[in-house]
Amino acid sequence: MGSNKQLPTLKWGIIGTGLISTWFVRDILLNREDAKGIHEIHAIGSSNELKGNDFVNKFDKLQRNRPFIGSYDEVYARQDVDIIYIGLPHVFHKEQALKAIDQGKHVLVEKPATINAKDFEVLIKAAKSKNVFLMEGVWVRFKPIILELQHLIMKEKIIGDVYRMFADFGIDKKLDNLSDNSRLKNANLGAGSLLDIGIYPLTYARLFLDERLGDNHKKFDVVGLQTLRNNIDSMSSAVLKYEDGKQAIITSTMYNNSQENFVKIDGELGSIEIGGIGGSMPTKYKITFKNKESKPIEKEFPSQGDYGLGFQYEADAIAEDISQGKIQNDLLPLDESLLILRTLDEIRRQGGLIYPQET
Ligand SMILES: NC(=O)C1=CN([C@@H]2O[C@H](COP(=O)(O)OP(=O)(O)OC[C@H]3O[C@@H](n4cnc5c(N)ncnc54)[C@H](OP(=O)(O)O)[C@@H]3O)[C@@H](O)[C@H]2O)C=CC1
Ligand SMILES: O=C1OC[C@@H](O)[C@H](O)[C@H]1O
Repeated sequence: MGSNKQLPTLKWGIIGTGLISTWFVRDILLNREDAKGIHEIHAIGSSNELKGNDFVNKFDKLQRNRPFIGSYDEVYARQDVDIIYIGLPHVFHKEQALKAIDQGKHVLVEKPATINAKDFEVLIKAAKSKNVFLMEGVWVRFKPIILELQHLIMKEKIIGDVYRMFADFGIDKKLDNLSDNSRLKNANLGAGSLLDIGIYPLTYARLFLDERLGDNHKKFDVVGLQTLRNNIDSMSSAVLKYEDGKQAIITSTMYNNSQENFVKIDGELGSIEIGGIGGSMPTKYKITFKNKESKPIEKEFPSQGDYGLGFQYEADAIAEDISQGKIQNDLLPLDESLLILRTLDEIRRQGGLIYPQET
């Protein structure tokens, strides 16, 4: 760890050169006036050197700085890397995160942290024993729009007491056109809607119906249903009922895209709709009131282009945490990720989806 202009600096090693690593790296390399951390990419881990080179060539800054390109293991062993970003299919998260932790590296592992709660318990234990930072990359939890909505709902009570919400994430994945080796289709690679996209509606159900996190959470029951096709859940639906009676209906599908507004929260004074590019990318909200004399409130947050998609916010939060010696983040502590995974496990138990790695 170094420091520049008093901002904490993180030296990243990126594992995997697919879609998410590209989005993440693009955002953390943005030139930003509001940056709370400095992010340097020191190493790229790829199954293939050519892919590593192609990845580097996508980014002007990396073309200039030429990070190390090598195998995943070589990246974990590097002295010039503080933190590893794991952008691999879910089923590889546990093994690769363990290797990184074993080398004393901090780890940001993409969502879902692992395919089940039991595996994440192993990671938590390993990270604590090595005293390194560990977090699941649920970037939506760090976005300004979400933090603002939590404040409006929980602190300002803008729609009074909330009693229920709906959240959907659907993407038309065109399953029939995908190769059998696609991580979105192959159960051996952890395919299925619930773990890939259903995790976001569940996250919204946690963010907007309960102020507490992790082990302190408000208790809830969950009822889940899954439609299984070729050993993966092409659709999943669940209802959460919190002990105070609040309900969340959460759905995911690989057959069609969600409506533009994919979250609706109902309270005693009105409703909030959240929309945007997709279930993981909220960019706007509209608040309407039962009292027709109160004008609706609408707000749109800038996104894409110079603003990026928003991965920089989670990366900055981690830079601040690590500079303060923390090994987990306050907005997404390890026990909250574990709670999410336990809930996903329970929906899968009821829905009947078991991954090959679990048999
Ligand atoms: N936060 C978010 O918004 C998003 C998160 N994700 C998460 O990120 C993870 C990766 O997803 P995504 O980037 O879409 O996946 P991709 O298939 O686009 O990329 C995954 C990368 O993992 C490496 N890899 C290693 N072994 C395999 C294998 N057997 N099959 C496929 N890839 C392999 C490859 O990199 P290489 O060959 O260079 O080693 C590959 O490019 C998932 O866990 C997903 O849930 C995904 C999209 C959005
Ligand atoms: O997290 C995600 O969000 C966007 C989706 O396209 C992707 O499949 C998923 O992993």
